[in-house]
Amino acid sequence: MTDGGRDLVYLVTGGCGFLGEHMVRTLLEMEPRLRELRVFDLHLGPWLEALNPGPVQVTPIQGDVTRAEDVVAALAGADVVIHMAGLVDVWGLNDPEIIYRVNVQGTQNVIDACVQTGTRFLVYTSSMEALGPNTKGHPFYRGNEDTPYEAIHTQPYPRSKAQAERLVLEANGRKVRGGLPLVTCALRPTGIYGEGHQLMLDFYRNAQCTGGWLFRTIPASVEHGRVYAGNVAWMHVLAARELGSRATTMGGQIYFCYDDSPYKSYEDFNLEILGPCGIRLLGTRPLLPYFLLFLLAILNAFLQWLLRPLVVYTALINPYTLSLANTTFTVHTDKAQRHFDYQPLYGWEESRDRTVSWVKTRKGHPGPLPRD
Ligand SMILES: NC(=O)c1ccc[n+]([C@@H]2O[C@H](COP(=O)([O-])OP(=O)(O)OC[C@H]3O[C@@H](n4cnc5c(N)ncnc54)[C@H](O)[C@@H]3O)[C@@H](O)[C@H]2O)c1
Ligand SMILES: CC(C)[C@@H](O)CC[C@@H](C)[C@H]1CC[C@H]2[C@@H]3[C@H](O)C=C4C[C@@H](O)CC[C@]4(C)[C@H]3CC[C@]12C
Repeated sequence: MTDGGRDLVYLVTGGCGFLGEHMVRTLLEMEPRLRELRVFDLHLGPWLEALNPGPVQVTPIQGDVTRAEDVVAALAGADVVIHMAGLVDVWGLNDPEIIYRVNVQGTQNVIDACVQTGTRFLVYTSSMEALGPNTKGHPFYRGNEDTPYEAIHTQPYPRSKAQAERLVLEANGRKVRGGLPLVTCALRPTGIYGEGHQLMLDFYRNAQCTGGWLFRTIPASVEHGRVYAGNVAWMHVLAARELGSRATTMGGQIYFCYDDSPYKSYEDFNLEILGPCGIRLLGTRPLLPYFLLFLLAILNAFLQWLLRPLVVYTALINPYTLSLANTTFTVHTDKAQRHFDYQPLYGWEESRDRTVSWVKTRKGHPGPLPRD
């Protein structure tokens, strides 16, 4: 150990995204062995500049995970890589080939760079969607990492997350430069919320345009797993910290991300955040019958197809998001606690209050804001 115990170099890919910013800030606050934190992203955030000078050297690296040379250069000399970079797209914004290139090929590039440079520890941010909901709409009710479930994907995003996750788990044990084994694991967050969650802000602003009302479109009985970004980041810190000493237990494993956030429908959960911001949810049951919502979803998909040569038209409701929103998918597990002593860093009330405070600071501001 050098410099008061600070001798580790971490790389976070996608470090300027919604989850990535929580990851960077949590590492700086909670990882005492950190000497250098490399933040790798296609788009670097201005907030990074304020992190230097400090006890940890923060190194912004503008790069593209689809370019192998960028990843090798960023990884050279790093001890740990937390791979979060990806295209989160269930709205058809990106061509499926682009999603594959970033999410799958980009992950392969990270693995190959670990082997080439000798970086031994890789934590991958997968997703609940690597498992489901599947195309048959089978519910996953408070399941865990061992619950049998038929993972069937046709959509580009969930398929890419499943493929990338498999690459990471299969890479566990590969020899890296220097002859020691690569140790990998994959963390599967459910729907993440927290400061910087643009979609929550979109719901807030949509409601402001309709007099403070959101209209229920999903039955309250459909549970959707949600987890606070700060707790997801904290689970990554602990997984990265313990991979070395617990390689036999953790290597090649998947872990759902969980905390004490309540089991609710997607819309009822959002109301936990938006209610204190003055928003109300109209209806105890969906205000429109499912078949009308499905017709709207089909219409949106048709318009996207029709307009694609001219403009990328996207809408919140498409056949996939409507199906996803209407399929119960919640987790109940303690595997991360059993394997590497994970406990949520933030309780439910604090997770909620931190998110509510953030939404309120965005009150009245037009359009997306750079997060400070
Ligand atoms: N948001 C959620 O609810 C959720 C849930 C489960 C898993 N995840 C996973 O967490 C990770 C982060 O998601 P997020 O919600 O923060 O998304 P985000 O879009 O806010 O962040 C993704 C980051 O990756 C970067 N990136 C994209 N393409 C890149 C490339 N080619 N090279 C380098 N960087 C690139 C983006 O610039 C962005 O900063 C993703 O892997 C996602 O699949 C997200
Ligand atoms: C208009 C209604 C139908 C409205 O309630 C639609 C909600 C819809 C936009 C969200 C419902 C479920 C969300 C997804 C889920 O939380 C899990 C995800 C996996 C993660 O890796 C990325 C985000 C997401 C796909 C998330 C996206 C928004 C929803 C589809």
